[in-house]
Order: sequence, then structure tokens, then C-alpha cells
Amino acid sequence: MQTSLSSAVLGVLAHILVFRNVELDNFLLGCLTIAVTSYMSLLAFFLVHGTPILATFWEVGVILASFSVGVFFSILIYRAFFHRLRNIPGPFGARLSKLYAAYLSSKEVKYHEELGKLQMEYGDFIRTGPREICIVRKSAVRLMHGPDSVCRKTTWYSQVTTDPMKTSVHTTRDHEVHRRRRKAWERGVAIKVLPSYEPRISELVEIFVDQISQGSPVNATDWSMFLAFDIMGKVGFGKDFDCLVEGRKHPAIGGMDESMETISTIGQIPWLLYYLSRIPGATAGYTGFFKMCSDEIEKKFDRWQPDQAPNDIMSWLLKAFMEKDPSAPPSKEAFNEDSRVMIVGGSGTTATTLTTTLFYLIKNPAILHKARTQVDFALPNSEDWTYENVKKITYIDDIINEALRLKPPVLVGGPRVTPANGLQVDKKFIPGDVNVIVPIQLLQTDPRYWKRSKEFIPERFGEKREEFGTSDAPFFPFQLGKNLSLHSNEKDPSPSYDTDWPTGAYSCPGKNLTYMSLRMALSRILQELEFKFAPGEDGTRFDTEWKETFGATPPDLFIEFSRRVQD
Ligand code: HEM
Repeated sequence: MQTSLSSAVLGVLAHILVFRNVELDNFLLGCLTIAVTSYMSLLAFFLVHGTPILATFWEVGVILASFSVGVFFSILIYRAFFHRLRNIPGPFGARLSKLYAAYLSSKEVKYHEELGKLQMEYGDFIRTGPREICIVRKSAVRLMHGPDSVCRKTTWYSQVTTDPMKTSVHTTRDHEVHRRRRKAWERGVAIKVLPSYEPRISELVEIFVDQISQGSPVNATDWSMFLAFDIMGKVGFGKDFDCLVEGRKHPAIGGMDESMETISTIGQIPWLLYYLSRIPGATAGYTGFFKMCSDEIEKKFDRWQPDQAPNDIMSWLLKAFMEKDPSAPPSKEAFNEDSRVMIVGGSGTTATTLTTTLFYLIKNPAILHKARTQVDFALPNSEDWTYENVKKITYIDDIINEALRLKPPVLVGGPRVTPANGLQVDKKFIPGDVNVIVPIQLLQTDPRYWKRSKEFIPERFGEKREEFGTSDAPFFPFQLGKNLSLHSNEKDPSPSYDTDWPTGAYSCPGKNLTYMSLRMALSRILQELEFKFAPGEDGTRFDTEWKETFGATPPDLFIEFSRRVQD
């Protein structure tokens, strides 16, 4: 009894003095090794001192079990009643473990909506995990994601690897290393290199328009993905993925879709995902995709010519690598990771936005008519369809932005950790070392900041901007993007609506490329095609059944496209 009690007390002390003060997430294997070693040492100790074998196993088992009970009991009591977040309201289960968030996410894979329900019940500051809160306040956006933010990426970003030599730019948690690596990326998607991508994007959009207008209804969710994936192949790798020509998903990503829902649920507990993904066979669905990316990188290395100007995003990273520039990915593994982030981060998001714009245009015939009239005016002939001309149709930008507002392809967004000395958000003090989520879709549809918040009104980003108070409202689908002008201009072809909210350190570098792809696709569709819901489709599922899979997985949407008959 005495041994058991002492072991339990030791467990409590271990939690209070050691475990509570260390970021344990990625040292669990180390902890397990220490536990096994301790077990073996204790066994050896008792046996050497002449304790019979059975009694030895019993004694050591009791010591370890008591120690573990002490640790877990201390953790639960501490999290429930003494934690620095004890005054932030939230479900009791969320205080104890992130398993609660995983449970919410697993119900229907709609964590974005679950957060909305929690907000209704607990207010704008909600405790969503033992040391995690969700803040549904505009003021939190800039504090977490703005250029002057002192908040950093959390352990959530370590779910693939903890080795800084192997992380992608997205999963690099060291702020300084990340800052350096962003430079190579920014060269690859800079405004001045975009024109070199235009012919490739135009060619793919033409194939897209040809393919979808063959007469029968098409699943716009899939076809938008084929287009976006092909664009990332051409602009990212300089490679034909041929999804549009063959009318199918790339075989390499076939196995990935099914695992996205599971991953996003388990991803609520990053360390668990980290360890599960190390079980042999656990990432089988990704093998083809990983191989495709690493093969392409390998080919790029083989074909590298120092005197040739880079003509795709990965070549810009390769140039930095070959020239030993500090912005380069630090290893081939890191290179591979960057290429995967580019494909995954760049294709699904762009595709989702394109489908969303089509959905809203069909639902709002007056807006569709206005958009078409403007396109016809700016591009009277087929040959007028050039990016230079398309950029001038600002109503297209307004439509894209309104789609990104209502249904952002990243519905919730990545967590950030507060600095050691904490952070003031309005009147609430958030203690240090706390993970914070600022949910994108909830804030972008919040009636406190957006008039007629659930309605599709592109003009709120254009001529009715002042009337709708858009400048002051939280709009951050790319986190906080570059902000140079209201509408396209020479310096920045991407529109910006948050003049006071300049670029955050971790914001999306692909924003300009995204606008270019979407502007080209949408303008060509409007110029060339009529479209309406396919028989039996009314868009309800597409409107309501989005899954939160770190980004978003929208349902199918069946649309009938046909060539426009010019009158
Ligand atoms: C509609 C289109 C897109 C949306 C809404 C979007 C949104 C986002 C968001 C919200 C983040 C921040 C994620 C986080 O905080 O963890 C992000 C990061 C990122 N995006 Fe995008 N993205 C889009 C398109 C693209 C494209 C086309 C590319 C490829 C060129 C791309 C590449 C990246 C990369 C590399 C990061 C990581 C940046 C970093 O951590 O420094 N994205 N994106």
C-alpha cells in the first residue's frame, strides 16, 4: 500500500514538475522508452535482491500502475480545475482532452459547424481543448495572423515530421527558418513571373471549357478539381497531369480522398496522427502521391541547367537549392514536402472556389446576367480573352471574393500559439502558451460584421463596399494576404479588400496565382457557355454538406453546360 501510494505521489509530482512544462507531443516514444527501461530496471533490482519472480512482477506492476494513475489523475484534475484556461467557458470534456474535439469532428466531419454551436452556447471565447481556445472575434484575426503577430505555429504543424530538415514551408515551426524559406516560394509565385504562367493556364481552361460542354451533365466538383490539378502540374512542376484530357482524377491521388476525413478527425490530436502515420501501411493511400511528387523532383534535379531561367514554382525552389541560397528547402525530403503542399494546398482550394462561384451564379440569375454583360462588354470577341483584359472585369473579382467569404476552402484554419507572456484580445487576457483557433468561415459570415451576412452579394466588395462596411469586416480566406489596392493594378493583380490588414508571415503565397486561375476560368465560362443545374440537382447538398477536412471537401454538384448561342 505504501509503495503504491508513494508511486502515485511520484506520478503527480512528475506531471506537475516535468510533463506540464515540456512540449511532450513529440517525445512520447522517448517517454515510452523511459517507461520500459524503468520497468526492466525495477525487475532487475527486485530479482537481484532475492524477491521471487511472481512477487517481483506484481510489485513492479503495482509501482508502474500507481505511477500512471498518479500522472493521469493529476493531469485530469489540473486540466479541469487549476489550468490557466479554467475561466474560459467550454464543454467539460474539452477541458480534459482533445479527444472531445475529435469526437465533435467525427460526428459528421463538420467541425466548422460544431464551433458555431459552441459559440452559441459559450460565447466568443470557447475552451475547445485542455490548452486550446477558439476566439470568434474580429480583433483576434490580426493578433493571430497579421504581420505584427507574435503568435507562432503550434504542435499541430508537427504531425508529419518534427525534423526541421524535412519539413515543408507550411510545417516549419521555427519562425526565422520559415521566414527564409518563404522567400524562395515568393519568387516562384511573384507578380512578375505570373505572365509566364498565363499561356499554360489559358490552354488548360480551353480544354476544360471544351470538355464540360459536350452535352451531358457533369460533376462540377470533380471537373474543377481536374482543372486545378492540371494547373498545379503545369505551373508547379512544368508537367502534364492530363486529368482534363482523360476526364478522371489523377491515379496518384485516388487513395487520398477516402483518408481525408479520418485524418482531419485524428488531426485534432496531432501527436496521435504523428504516431499512427508511422505504423507500416497506415499511409498506403498516399504512397502513389508521395512517389509521384518525389519522382518529379528527382527529374527536376536531373534536368537542372544553371543557365536556364526557372519556369515553374518547383524550379524556383530548385534554383535556390542549387545556388545554396538560405531560402532553399534544406534537404530533398523538405523539397518533396514542399511539392506535396503545393499540389494539395493549391488544387483543392482553387477547385472548391470555382465550383462555389458556379453554384452561386446559378442560384442568383440576376448576378449571372450582370457578370455576363460585363464579360461581353470587356471581351466582345473570343480572341479578346487575355489575362490583361480579364483583369479589368472587377465584378469577377467581387464574385470570387464573395464565394471565398461564404464558403472559404479553408473553413476553420490553422491554430497559433500565444507568446509566453500571453496576449490581450479585447477585454480578455489569453495566457501564454495557449493554442488559439480563429475560425475563418464563422467570422466571414458573422452578422455583427457583415450585413445580410448569409446572402451572396458580390457588390459588397465593389460599388457597395462602403454601404456594407466591407473594409472593416474580417475577410481572410488566405489568412491575411497582400494588400496594395482595392482592385487590380500593375503592382498586384490580386484584389485586396483589407487595406489595414497587411500580409501575415504564414499567409498563403499562392493567392495571386489563385486569382489568375479563377479569373481566367470564370471569364471564359461566362464568355462561352450557358449553364444551369442538371435535372434532379437543386444545389441543396452542395450548400449544406461541406466537410471540414482541414481545408474543405464539398459535395458533388451536377451542372449542365452548353455553348452559348450568340444573338
Ligand atoms: C482558393 C485558393 C487558396 C486558398 C483559399 C488558400 C488558403 C490558404 C490558407 C488559409 C493558408 C494558411 C494555412 C495555415 O495557416 O496553416 C495557406 C497556406 C499555404 N498555401 Fe494556400 N490557398 C489557396 C491556394 C494556394 C495555391 C494555388 C498554392 C500554390 C501555389 C498555395 C500554397 C500554399 C502554401 C505553400 C501555404 C503554406 C504557407 C506558409 O506556411 O508559409 N495555396 N493557404
